[in-house]
Amino acid sequence: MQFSIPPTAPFPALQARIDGKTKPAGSLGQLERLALQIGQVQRSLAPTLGQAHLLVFAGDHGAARAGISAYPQEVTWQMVENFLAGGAAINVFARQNGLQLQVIDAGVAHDFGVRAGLVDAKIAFGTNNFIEQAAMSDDDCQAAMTRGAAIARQHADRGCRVIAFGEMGIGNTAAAALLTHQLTGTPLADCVGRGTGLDNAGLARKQALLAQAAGRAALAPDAPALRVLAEFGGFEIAMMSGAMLAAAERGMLLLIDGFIVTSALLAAAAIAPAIGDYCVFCHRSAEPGHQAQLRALHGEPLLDLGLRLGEGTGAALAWPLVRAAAAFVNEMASFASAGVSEQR
Ligand SMILES: O=C(O)c1ccc[n+]([C@@H]2O[C@H](COP(=O)([O-])O)[C@@H](O)[C@H]2O)c1
Ligand SMILES: Cc1cc2nc[nH]c2cc1C
Repeated sequence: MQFSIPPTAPFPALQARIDGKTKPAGSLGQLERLALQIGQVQRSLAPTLGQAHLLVFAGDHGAARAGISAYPQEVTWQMVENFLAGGAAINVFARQNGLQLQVIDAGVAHDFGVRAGLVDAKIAFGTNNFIEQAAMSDDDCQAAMTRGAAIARQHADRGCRVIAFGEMGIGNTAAAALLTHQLTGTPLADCVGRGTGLDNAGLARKQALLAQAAGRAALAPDAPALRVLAEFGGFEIAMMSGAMLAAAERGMLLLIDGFIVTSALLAAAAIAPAIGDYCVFCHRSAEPGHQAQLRALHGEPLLDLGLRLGEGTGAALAWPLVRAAAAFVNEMASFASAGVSEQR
């Protein structure tokens, strides 16, 4: 799969515009870096964000049946129903902050039938158990990525400039841990966490099972991203990777949520390293492996609220900050226009 994603170019004119606003130089801190990034992505001195779309990709994991989560697998489809009914945290935050929500069945182990508000992109009814065999075939992985790319391109064609990524899938912190271990070289133990809330015994069991999965797959350190995704990924993760690559290729800004979304980004970054230039790291997840991911991607999260929910909640909560960054560039007076004296 080929994606053309150039690194964003330096933009001294925009930096000058930011520096010319009526504030001590650098005093808007991380918002200034974000404003510059948005302008670089859009190659514009006056960036416009418009309506952001939040895509929540859902999928099931065969390994969930081996006891790697505090919750049973059926919570995945039950939460998808909750999304469709408007009652989940992400529905609340998306409504509150004006993001348009789309739920995508990438591979939930449940037959939803034809449903208003649910995109049927199902590759299969959940993945294989990666403790025993590859989670999916390379063909299915490719199909998931291709479908994700098509979804992102559809949004670009309709004028969307910002895509936020969210996910739902019981067991997917285990998949994300294996992806992070393989794609960053971080020791597996530092990538595995409690997910939805395992106790100490549950965490020890998850560690042991994931060590078994990593040993079974025995991937070379430089294994291609598609192979890594096929071994350990979920359909929702592979679909996000494809969507991210296509979104960046089309010059969109990508709002990155927590641990699982960032694992999809790691795979995307292995394919097209410049994708990081297009990404806003919305929050620091409480899942410990997120630290290794952020280090590998040089991500500087906007929020640090101890969230570990997923669904895109961190992205939805950070969206007003992203809008604020673009707004100050467009709306703040400059020293010259306001007649305010500049630094001595
Ligand atoms: O986004 C995160 O950082 C995050 C951290 C921990 C858990 N989650 C959510 O919890 C689910 C996965 O947890 P688990 O324990 O079933 O692997 C999945 O639906 C994720 O959306 C999400
Ligand atoms: C209830 C519940 C909601 C979620 N949302 C994302 N992951 C989740 C996991 C559980 C268990």
